[in-house]
Amino acid sequence: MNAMTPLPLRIEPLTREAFAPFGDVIETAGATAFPINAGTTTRYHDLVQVELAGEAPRTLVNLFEGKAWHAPVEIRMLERHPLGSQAFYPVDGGRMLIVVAPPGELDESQIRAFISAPDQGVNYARGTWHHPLLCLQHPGRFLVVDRGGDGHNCDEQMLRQPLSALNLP
Ligand SMILES: NC(=O)N[C@@H](O)C(=O)O
Ligand code: NI
Repeated sequence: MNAMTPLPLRIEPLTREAFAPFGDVIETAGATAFPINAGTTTRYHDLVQVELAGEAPRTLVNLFEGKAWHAPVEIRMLERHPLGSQAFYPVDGGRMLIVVAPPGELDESQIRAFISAPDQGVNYARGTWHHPLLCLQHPGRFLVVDRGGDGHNCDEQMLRQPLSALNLP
């Protein structure tokens, strides 16, 4: 267990531009959209880059039901999926605290945190370091699309310097 005193985590609002180094934001704003089904439906098209690599990869569609996290939230580890992307979208308007770092060797100085709006989800690009689901209200139910198949697809790493979100916006 890391005994160092956690440093405060600066939390930013989630935007496509700010999140670009880590993956995609799933939202209707700014999306390619067009009417389908004789105009009875709008299609928000091709929102994320799904990445599937390694042996016998397949797409998994899952539902996660998370317990709510409350401040102060301590971040002591991150994980990554080297063989595929992972997308989370709230099916009940639940917000997420999203803590990420760029793919590659974990550089703790590059860790960033975002808070999602009720109508936003994220898709972590393959290899993006992230904290496992941090949902901020209960129930926290999310549609999750990620990679199944053979091989090891989850690396976890403890932080040398833990972080803490003392308050959640
Ligand atoms: N373990 C699992 O399926 N979920 C994590 O990868 C996560 O990011 O929540
Ligand atoms: Ni994950």
